[in-house]
Amino acid sequence: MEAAVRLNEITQVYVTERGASLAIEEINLSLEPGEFVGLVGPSGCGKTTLLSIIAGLIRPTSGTVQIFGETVESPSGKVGYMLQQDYLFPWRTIYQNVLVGLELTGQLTKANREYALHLLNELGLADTKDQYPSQLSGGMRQRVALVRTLVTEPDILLLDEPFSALDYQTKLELEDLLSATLKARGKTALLVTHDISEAVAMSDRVLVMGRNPGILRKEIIIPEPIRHETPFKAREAAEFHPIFNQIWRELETQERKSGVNDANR
Ligand SMILES: Nc1ncnc2c1ncn2[C@@H]1O[C@H](COP(=O)(O)OP(=O)(O)OP(=O)(O)O)[C@@H](O)[C@H]1O
Repeated sequence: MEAAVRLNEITQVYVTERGASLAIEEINLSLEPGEFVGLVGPSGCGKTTLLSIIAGLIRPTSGTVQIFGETVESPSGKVGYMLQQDYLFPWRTIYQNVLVGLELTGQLTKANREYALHLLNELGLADTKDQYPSQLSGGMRQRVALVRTLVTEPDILLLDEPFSALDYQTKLELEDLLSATLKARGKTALLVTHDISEAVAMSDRVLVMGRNPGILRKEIIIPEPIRHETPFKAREAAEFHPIFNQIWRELETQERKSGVNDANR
């Protein structure tokens, strides 16, 4: 089967007035269609850089990205991006906000408008369609952002800490909703998060990055009993805490190592 995403030897060097810095080095990675992969790592290890490269927003210094076998040269319609901030337009209604991506790409058809209404309904937002973002809670606004991302029917979702600004209860609710919505549609997802329990509860495998330079250090396969549960229920599985602790220890080791690297710079 063709990989949904394939990264070949991706290296990113940022050049600033302070000189060149190696943000990520020789990352190789494949995401299979329908897979949900978590990405964790210390602050500044290059997680957002990696997502931006997959999205085609940054051309890597070297290496290639392929989406379903096609080399990425610019942003691809097959990839949707969801961020911590919802970036809804305050002067547009919820319905008008979810149509933005379709408008920008010239895909505003009757069928697509109907699909937008269907998604708003499915995600419990039907009553809000004529309201404005300021009238909605943070959790509802993030649901709107999810609809806006899904309505363009991307095969791959890049999720950059989408729930980190929400209160804990809302975050748990949205984890379940996102997981069920993506699974039902067979989407491929790469989730960046600082919350280890979120990564374990939502993912099929978790990748741990190291810093200075950013590399993939470790891959942890999430055991079946966790994967078969919803993210909320997964936290009750006997296997959950050992995996959580393994990732925690791995991150602790990365922090120690990068501390040494920082001191040597
Ligand atoms: N546009 C840029 N120009 C120069 N340096 C950059 C740029 N973007 C990121 N960097 C640097 O590249 C490194 C990786 O940054 P990046 O934002 O990808 O890390 P991150 O793992 O997503 O961090 P965090 O977890 O804090 O969000 C950091 O050292 C950052 O300062």
